[in-house]
Amino acid sequence: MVISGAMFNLKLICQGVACDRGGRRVLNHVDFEVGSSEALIVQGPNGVGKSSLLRVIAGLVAKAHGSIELHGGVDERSVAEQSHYFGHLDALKPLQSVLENLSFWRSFFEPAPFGDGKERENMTELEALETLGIAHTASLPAGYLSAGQRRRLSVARLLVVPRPIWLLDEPTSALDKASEEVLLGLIANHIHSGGLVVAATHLPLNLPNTKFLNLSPITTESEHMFADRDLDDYFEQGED
Ligand SMILES: Nc1ncnc2c1ncn2[C@@H]1O[C@H](COP(=O)(O)OP(=O)(O)OP(=O)(O)O)[C@@H](O)[C@H]1O
Repeated sequence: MVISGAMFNLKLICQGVACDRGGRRVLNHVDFEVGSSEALIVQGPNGVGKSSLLRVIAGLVAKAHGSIELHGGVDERSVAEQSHYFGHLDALKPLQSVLENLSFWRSFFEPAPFGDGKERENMTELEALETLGIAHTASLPAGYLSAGQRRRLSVARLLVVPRPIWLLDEPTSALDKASEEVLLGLIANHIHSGGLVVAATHLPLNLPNTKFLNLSPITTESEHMFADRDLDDYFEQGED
């Protein structure tokens, strides 16, 4: 494991990133830098590509152009392997208990260092459930949870395995006011303890050390379409 970079600080650098979805260019020329103890808030109208950008960083969608690098991280691991991705879907097995779901994710994710040489303590499954106020659901099948409780269980995944980069897609959706406050507190703690956050949101998030990336719709036809693809290609491609 090689930890590189001056001062052991992390810096996530995106340069000239483009992304195509369903045969159409949805992101072009995206540049940003965000470092340890900072949050980048990605904003823009519906369909502008906020989720796509997070999915590209998380390694779930291929980029068409550009580079995404983490300076100061673990060279042998991809950015995705040093990130937690918190998307729209909850990725829970409905027949397994809440505790079993969380234990699975804890064993599945490998922890990643924060680039400052300090060990991070992870919470136990029960501590994480208590923090999110759903410890009483521990033995219930995850399929019995309400939408907000499922969301809280997804947040618990971020707490049981320390990883420096949190990629958050509309993190407060489906949460009530109290849970939203808890989540914002957890995100703020993550930032204060040297973590790095990239969050896509339509709502103002009261977080420390934020900077903003405003995405604009791609308007010209030449940038929108790549190659001479037609609808048959689109449907054959069977994108995720
Ligand atoms: N799997 C997919 N296949 C084809 N096109 C897709 C796919 N996923 C997203 N798109 C398209 O990519 C564009 C960007 O979508 P994306 O979800 O990234 O936008 P967004 O800014 O997050 O939107 P919102 O604010 O509504 O969540 C949209 O035009 C969408 O239709």
